[in-house]
This record gives sequence, C-alpha cells and structure tokens, in this order.
Amino acid sequence: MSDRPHTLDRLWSTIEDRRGADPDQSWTARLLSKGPEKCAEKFGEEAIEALIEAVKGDTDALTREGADVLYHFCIMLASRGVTLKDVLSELDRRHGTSGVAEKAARKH
Ligand SMILES: N=c1c2ncn([C@@H]3O[C@H](COP(=O)(O)OP(=O)(O)OP(=O)(O)O)[C@@H](O)[C@H]3O)c2ncn1[C@@H]1O[C@H](COP(=O)(O)O)[C@@H](O)[C@H]1O
Repeated sequence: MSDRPHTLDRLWSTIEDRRGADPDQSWTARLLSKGPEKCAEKFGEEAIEALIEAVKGDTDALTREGADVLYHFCIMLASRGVTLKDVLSELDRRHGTSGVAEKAARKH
C-alpha cells in the first residue's frame, strides 16, 4: 500500500469507521443505510455532474466534482462489500500490460 495515495486510504478508513454510525450524524452512514442501489444511483449522479464540468471545461468545478465522484465511488464499493484495496489490486495487476492486450483478453 506504500505507493498508494494516502488520501484514499484515509478516506476508506473513515468510511469503514462510519459504517453503522448514526445516519443523522454521518452522511456516509446515511447513504450506506439506504442500500447498494441508492449508493450506485448517487455515484451515477455525481459522475454525470463531473462529466458536465469536463465537457464545459470548468476545471475548478471538475476538481470539486471529481472529489465527489471518488467519495461516492468508495461508498458504492463499500455498499457491496468490495474494498478499495480490491480495485487498486486490479489496477496493479494491469500495470505495465498493454491496454489493447487487456481489451482483447476481456473478449474471451
Ligand atoms: N468526502 C466526503 C464527501 N464528499 C461529498 N460528501 C457529501 O455528499 C453529499 C452529496 O452532495 P450533493 O451535492 O449531491 O448533495 P445532496 O445533499 O445529495 O443534494 P441533492 O441530491 O439534493 O442535490 C453532500 O451532502 C456532501 O456533504 C461527502 N461526505 C463525506 N465525505 C468524507 O467522509 C468523511 C465522513 O463524513 P461523515 O460520514 O458525514 O461523517 C468526511 O470527513 C469526508 O472525508
């Protein structure tokens, strides 16, 4: 984990800590209590908001929306019991391989 962004590790730990917390006190707990479908829907909304800012070319807004996307992505993973470590490991596995080769491998 040493070469992974500390910020994401810290965010993930906070999300894990908030699981089961009081939904009135924690946005994370509130979202997770609504279930995986709602968490996925929220992630989709945030992704679209980021997409809009990318198309507009508003780099400040894209930065803010990008942070929302990463947070809600982690929430969506947590809602389904997938860890950020799982996703980062998959990225690590792909590191150094050709994207073209990866795409070809997925067809089988
Ligand atoms: N990074 C975030 C983060 N990013 C966004 N959000 C919340 O996500 C919500 C989504 O924003 P929206 O603009 O969609 O607001 P909304 O209330 O859904 O509004 P509408 O859908 O009605 O438009 C906001 O209420 C934000 O507060 C976040 N809430 C928490 N975190 C992190 O999670 C930690 C724990 O937070 P709590 O769980 O609240 O203690 C925090 O310290 C942060 O590190």
